[in-house]
Parts: sequence; C-alpha cells; structure tokens
Amino acid sequence: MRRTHFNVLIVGGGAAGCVLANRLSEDERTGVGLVEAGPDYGMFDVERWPAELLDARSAARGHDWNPGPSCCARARVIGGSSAHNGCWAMLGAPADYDAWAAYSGGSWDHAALRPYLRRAMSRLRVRPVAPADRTAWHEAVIEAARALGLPYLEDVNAEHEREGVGWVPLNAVGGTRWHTAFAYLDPARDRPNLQVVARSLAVRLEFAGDRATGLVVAGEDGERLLTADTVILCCGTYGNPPLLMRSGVGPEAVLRRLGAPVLHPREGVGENLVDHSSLGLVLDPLESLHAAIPDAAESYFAQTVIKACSSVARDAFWDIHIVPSAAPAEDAQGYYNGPLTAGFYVNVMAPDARGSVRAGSLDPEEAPVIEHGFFTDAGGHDRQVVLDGIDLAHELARSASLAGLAGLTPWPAERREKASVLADANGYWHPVGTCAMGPEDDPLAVADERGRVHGLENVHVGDASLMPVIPRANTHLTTVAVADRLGDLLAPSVSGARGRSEVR
Ligand SMILES: Cc1cc2nc3c(=O)[nH]c(=O)nc-3n(C[C@H](O)[C@H](O)[C@H](O)COP(=O)(O)OP(=O)(O)OC[C@H]3O[C@@H](n4cnc5c(N)ncnc54)[C@H](O)[C@@H]3O)c2cc1C
Repeated sequence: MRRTHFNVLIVGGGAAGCVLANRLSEDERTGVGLVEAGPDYGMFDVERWPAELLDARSAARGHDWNPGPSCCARARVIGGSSAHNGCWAMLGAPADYDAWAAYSGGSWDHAALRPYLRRAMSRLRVRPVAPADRTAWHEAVIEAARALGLPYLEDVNAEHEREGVGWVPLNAVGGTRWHTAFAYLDPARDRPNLQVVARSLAVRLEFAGDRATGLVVAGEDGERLLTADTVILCCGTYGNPPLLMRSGVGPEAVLRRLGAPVLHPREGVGENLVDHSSLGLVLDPLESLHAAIPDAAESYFAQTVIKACSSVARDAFWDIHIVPSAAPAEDAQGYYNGPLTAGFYVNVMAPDARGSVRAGSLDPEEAPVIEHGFFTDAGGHDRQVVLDGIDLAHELARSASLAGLAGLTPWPAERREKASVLADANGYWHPVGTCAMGPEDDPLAVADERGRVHGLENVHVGDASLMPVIPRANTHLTTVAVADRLGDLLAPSVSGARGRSEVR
C-alpha cells in the first residue's frame, strides 16, 4: 500500500537524498519517503537505465532540468547530478573541512568528516583510470607538467600533497557510472519502510507555526499532500532555495516580490552561492592528436588533473585545478558528438565571489534565477588566480610533449581585463552553500550543525547546499559524506520508535 505519511520525508532523490534514504531506513521502525521530481529507473539494470546515465566517460545532459547554460546543469532523475556527472572522485584539502568548524560550533571539521569521505570512496567503488584507458593526450599532459617541475602524484587525493599532476580516481565500475542510486539506494530498495515517490515535483511545504506538517507534490495525477514528522531538503543547491521560497521561507523582500506568504523570513536562503569559477584555453588539435586518439568518444574525456598554487594562494595547498581535455565537442543537445577538441579548463578552487539562487516564480516548473557572480569579488582575487592558471596552461601547451599534439590559439592580452574575464566566465558544476550551515545570528546562515533550518522545528537541509565553505575539490564525495554523517546525527531523533506518529 502506498503511504502518504512518513516519519521522514526526504525531498530530492539526488546524491544526498539517496544516501539519507539508505541511512535513515536502516531502522525498520522509521517510515522513510524519498520524493524525486524525475524518473526512477529502478535497480541497476543495463536494459532499464538509459545508456547515457550509465556511460561514465562523459557528463550526460539528456536529463537536465532546464535547457540553459552548461554552468547551471543539474539532473532530474533518481541519483540526481550524481547520475550524470563526470565521475571524478576528488577530496578537498583538510583545511577546507577544518574551516567548517567556525560555522558549526566546532562539530564539523576534517577529523569528523574523514571517515565519511573514506566510506564514500569505498561505497562508490572509486578506482584509478585503468592503464589501458589512458590516452596519449593525458600521458603527454603528465610529462608536460613534470617537465615544469610539478610533482607526479601517485594519489591525487593524498592528504599531504600540495601540488602536482596525476590520474584522476573515478567512481565507475568498468565503464559504468557508479552513482548514489546504485551505491546507496539499491541496497535499501527492498526495505518495506522505504518508499520512493518518483516523478513527483515538490511544490511547497505546509506549516503549522514553526512546524512543517507536509509537502505538496505534483505528479501525473495532479497535486497531493504527503505528511511527515521530519522533512529533509535534498533538492540541491539550485533546488532547495526555490522550494523554501515558494513555501514562505526566505528573504522577506524576495518572498514579497514572488507573491509568496511571508511565513519565516530568513535572509540567507539562496545567498552565499559559490562554485569554482573557470576560464578555458582552447587549443587547436593537430593531425598527430587525431591519429593518437582516433575515437575520442571511446575514452574517458578527463583523465588527469593538475593541482597548482597561484601567486595569491592563501596556504601551501593548491587553489587551481587545471582540467586538460581532448574530447569531442558538445552538440546543441549537449551530447558529445562533435569533432575532436583540445584545451585546458582552469578552475578557481577557493573563490571569494558569491552569488545567489532565487525562485523564478511560484510555478515549481519555472527555472530558478541563478546569479553565479563569477569573478565579481571586489578584491580581484579570483581573477588573479585564474590568470595565473591560464599562464600555467600556456606553459603546458608550449611544452615539448604537448606542442606536437595541439597548437596554441591566440589569447590576446585584452582577455586578461576584468570585463573580458566576466564575459568568458564559466563554472565547474560544483554549486554549494545556498542553505549554508552557520550560527543563528549570522544573517547568511540558514541551518544549524544538524542541518536544521533556523526558526523551524523539523525541517533540515541534507545536501551540497549546506556546505558553508566550498572544498578545493569536485563536490560529489563531500556531498555524500555530509549526507552520510547527517544520517548518523539525525537517525535517533527521527526514528519511528519515538512514537510521535505511526507510519500509515
Ligand atoms: C554536469 C555535472 C558534472 C559533475 N561532475 C562531477 C564530478 O565529476 N565529480 C564530482 O565530485 N562532482 C561532480 N559534479 C557535482 C556533483 O554531482 C554534485 O556535487 C552532487 O550531485 C550534489 O548533490 P546534491 O544531492 O546536493 O544535488 P543533486 O545530486 O543535484 O540532487 C538533487 C535532486 O533533487 C531533485 N529535485 C530538485 N528539485 C526538486 C523538487 N522541487 N521536487 C522533487 N525533486 C527535486 C533533483 O531532480 C535531483 O535528483 C557534477 C555536477 C554536474 C551537474
């Protein structure tokens, strides 16, 4: 029988949602609902799952929420963006996680997260790029970086390593993207106390005072109400603020403009958006590169990473990721079917700039208004970092091992100007922070160290939007670790054994 009341309702079945669904349904007395706007293709099965979501070699775009700029991509499917991402399994520097202590009364730091990060790597079956898959392009990148004095990193995630070049670890089993729906949801699917409510768009939360009583969802049969003792928001960095705003929680002026009820004003909702900003250095693939990679679509597009320190690095650890790429161009539909391209993508890993996410309207299908604010920091720190990275990318391209594979295209000096950097800016697909953890008196903070939204009794945030500081890494592993730890922190208080209400 399909339930309509749950002890815990997890809203958003993405990377974090799948982890929390697993962890909180371990207690068979806890009725858990997992609401997902997109489809659920069920247990891992090569026949049932769309090939593009299984193919780990490139990020897939066929399940995107809204057509639009690549930097706003996010997937609408069980597994969320973990089901279409690049499978890079990277960790931040210990200092990144230690910086969370200031936002959590000391309870989140590297020591607290470390076991969860390690567990995420094991559950997601992280493995190195197999020697047989390594392309001549990426072998040449390693040689070029070493020639410039960057150390070769046997393990790009080793905690003591500060800079260097190495092969990227991937959460892939063979060529299959091993995302959180397979790693976390599948092992829990048979539990009678867990129900996946797919193709159901969360419209708004219903409140009685400070307590959420339920969630209105829109599905194929129209709108219906799901009730819950506790709600955990896992709609992602772009999805949580619009849902809260439609529900009457957010900056008062924004709620009024939207025409939403002003139930729980909270200025930080949707603020503090941060992603790793980036610029590209496009190269001209030479005949030798075409010959070396006759079918680029058959290989992992991004196999190596260069971690480097800029001239304004704030500690001894990298603040730049350079992603070397030799891959087919993206076509208009977002599929990688075009001719071979080559280049370096330079990413600012500890950016100062901040942006925001707002609901576009009260219509839950309308795309959110996303302002990344890339390179808008007043001090110009982020621009300096990216230009240092672009300089390094030029040096790499000129090196003996790469110059024979791809030619430099013009990069005129005007491109260093602020206006040009702003116009060319892109992201790295790692948005975090729009429902950030922090003390109640911090206007930018939205949730406490247990993810509970300030001012609300039973609404929590459980995903990437909770991160108060972006790690110097791709964000999937950290998101999974955050959700896993929240699972431990919240399990006792959400347990159905507490008898607040029966699962019906
Ligand atoms: C193209 C791309 C490539 C990436 N590559 C990498 C990589 O290689 N390595 C890495 O570490 N990280 C990568 N990332 C980032 C990583 O995937 C994210 O950090 C991670 O998925 C964030 O998890 P989340 O749970 O916060 O959000 P998501 O995984 O996005 O999950 C949110 C879920 O909520 C659902 N949802 C949203 N709104 C609603 C609503 N109103 N009602 C119901 N459901 C809703 C969505 O459909 C989705 O399933 C990439 C991201 C993208 C977009």
